[in-house]
This record gives sequence, C-alpha cells and structure tokens, in this order.
Amino acid sequence: MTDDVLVEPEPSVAAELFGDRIDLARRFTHNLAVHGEELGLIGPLELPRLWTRHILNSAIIAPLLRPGRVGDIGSGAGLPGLVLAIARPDVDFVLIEPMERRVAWLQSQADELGLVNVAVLRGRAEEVRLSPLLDQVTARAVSALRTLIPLTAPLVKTGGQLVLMKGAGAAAEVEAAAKVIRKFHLTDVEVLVLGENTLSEVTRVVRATVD
Ligand SMILES: C[S@@+](CC[C@H](N)C(=O)[O-])C[C@H]1O[C@@H](n2cnc3c(N)ncnc32)[C@H](O)[C@@H]1O
Repeated sequence: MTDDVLVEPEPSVAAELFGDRIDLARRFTHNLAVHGEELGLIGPLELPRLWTRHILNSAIIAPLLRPGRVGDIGSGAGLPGLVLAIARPDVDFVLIEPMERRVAWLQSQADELGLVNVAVLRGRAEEVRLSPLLDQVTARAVSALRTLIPLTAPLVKTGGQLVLMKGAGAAAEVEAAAKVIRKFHLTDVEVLVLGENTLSEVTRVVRATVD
C-alpha cells in the first residue's frame, strides 16, 4: 500500500460530507486499505480507488438519510453502513451481515472508531426480526433489485424508505422489479444520480417509500 491511497482525491467533497468527522473517515479508509484485502473485504484492484469508488460513493447518500434508525443490509466491509455512521452521527445504524468474519470486522471498526451509533447484527435480512421496524434501509452490491426488495422492504415501517445503491442499470432494474414493487406496496420509486458535479464516479440510488 502506498501513502497516496490515503489521500482523498476530492478533499472539498470529503470535507463537506464528513465535516469535523473527516479524521474518522480517514482512519476507516486506512484500516480498510491495510486489512481489507487479507480479510477478503476488497479486491487488490480496489486499493487505488478506495476513496473515489467506495468511501465517497457511499458518503454521498448521507444527506438522503433521516434522523432515526437505518439498517444497512449486507454491510460487508462497512459500505455504505460504517461510512454513513461516520458522516451521520445523528442517525442510528443497524448493520445486518450474515458472514461471521465480516461481522467481526464491522464490530471491531465500530469499537475502534468509537461509533456509538452503530449496532452490528449477524444474520440474513430475511431471517432477522427487528422491533421497532426501521425508518430507512440501505444496501450496496447485495443483489438485483427484484430480489433485494423482498429482503429489505419487510424490515421498514410504513412511510419508511428503501435507499438502495445501484449501478448504471438502475432504471432497467426498476422495470424488471415492477411485480415486486407492487407486491411490497412501494410508491414514489425513483432513480437518483448523485455526485454528477462533484465525484469522479457518480452514485445511483433507487429510492422508494414503503406504503
Ligand atoms: C458483494 S458484498 C457487498 C458488501 C458491501 N455492501 C459493499 O458494497 O462492499 C455482499 C454482502 O451481502 C451479504 N449478504 C448476502 N446475502 C445477504 C442477505 N440475505 N442478508 C444480508 N446480507 C447478505 C454478503 O455476506 C456480503 O457481505
């Protein structure tokens, strides 16, 4: 690992998204750069683009979150869950992840970074029982929308939202998911493109309300 991995390439965006918690974001990025590959959390090709492709692309959705309780499904390395917990200390996060090694990583990072707004729950989304239900749910790189909606929508209270990070095919995924969108009573389904003028790689989000 070279030191330039740890220098954010878009410092003004990073400062805007993390505010006075930018040092926590730097520490998390450092830890991920040092341990991520050996723990199987990120591939070796991801190191040079940790900030652009992973940290900032996760943090850019922070303004979409409401104060309340947000679940991040399949957090893995902590993307976007831990990044959002750093950017939004006013929001409580439940990171839901089935793999033991990843759960251990998530808990160790929450402890080391002093993220008191994070709880880590081991399990598959379709098996966990949450009470009360969540205000919002996030997920990144877990599965196609038509299978992700049945995993995530039941965890969200009426009036709550799904905020699902997606790739360039987001609009096509929404079309392919029409049946489950109806089945799970989702309304106001929209594809948001974030970071067009600020990030080197935009982030797409499918946002929907659970009715
Ligand atoms: C490709 S990784 C993505 C991890 C992280 N969100 C990211 O963007 O780097 C998918 C993650 O989803 C988790 N996962 C798969 N099926 C799941 C389920 N049914 N419920 C919760 N997590 C799940 C996996 O264990 C894995 O950590």
